[in-house]
Amino acid sequence: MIEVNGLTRRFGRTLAVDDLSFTVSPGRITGFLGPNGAGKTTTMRLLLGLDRPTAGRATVNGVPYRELRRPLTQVGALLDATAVQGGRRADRHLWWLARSNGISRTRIGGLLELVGLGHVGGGRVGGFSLGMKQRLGLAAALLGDPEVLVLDEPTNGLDPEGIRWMRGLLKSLAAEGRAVLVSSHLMSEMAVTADHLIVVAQGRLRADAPISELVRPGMSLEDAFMDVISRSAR
Ligand SMILES: Nc1ncnc2c1ncn2[C@@H]1O[C@H](COP(=O)(O)OP(=O)(O)OP(=O)(O)O)[C@@H](O)[C@H]1O
Repeated sequence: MIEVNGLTRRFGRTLAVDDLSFTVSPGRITGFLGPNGAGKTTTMRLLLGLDRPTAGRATVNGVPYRELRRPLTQVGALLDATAVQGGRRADRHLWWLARSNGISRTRIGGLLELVGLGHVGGGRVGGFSLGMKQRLGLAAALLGDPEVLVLDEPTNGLDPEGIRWMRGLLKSLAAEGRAVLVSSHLMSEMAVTADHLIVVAQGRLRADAPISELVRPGMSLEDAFMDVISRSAR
């Protein structure tokens, strides 16, 4: 479970995350939505100990990320799929990650198959498309078999078949009891993927509700999103 309490991050005059509180529960996909610059990536970075909050706190299974023992076995993250050394082979990338985190390397082959990269595991990442890098990033996130997943725009660069595949995989990971937090700008995709939605704008929480509550009959998620955002701008 992820718990965010009064989380705040200021960059100079910009309040990127403003007193944000929410919970990401196990067994469901929580969509993290907001316009450009709303503070989604900053929130995820704070959650993953990649940045320090100005105030407040974020925990994974009750513990701040930086204090987790063997963090990759508790939370898997995909923030920037392109941040992999291009000269490295995909399988070696996972091998290195496993080794440096004390994780068994026996899962690597199966994970490459799971994300559809079984046939190119020995290929250099520099030659991969963005969609292939996203798939590799997901394999890396799953390496430690974590209970919590934090994924920033994981469908970015995937083709329609890939987006559908990702949806199925995230659903099965949530059905196994994992807490899945996933940001996206693709409203139609979120509408069929997420169980619960957290909407932020200008760093502040604007909605935190099951998707069935936010999207009323006859309405699209895009309509509901625009409604929440325009109400919060008033
Ligand atoms: N390192 C930084 N230094 C200064 N300002 C920053 C930094 N990181 C983020 N910001 C600012 O914080 C705000 C929130 O940015 P963030 O990237 O978290 O938004 P986002 O919701 O992920 O946006 P997008 O949907 O466009 O990816 C923006 O105004 C951004 O310019």
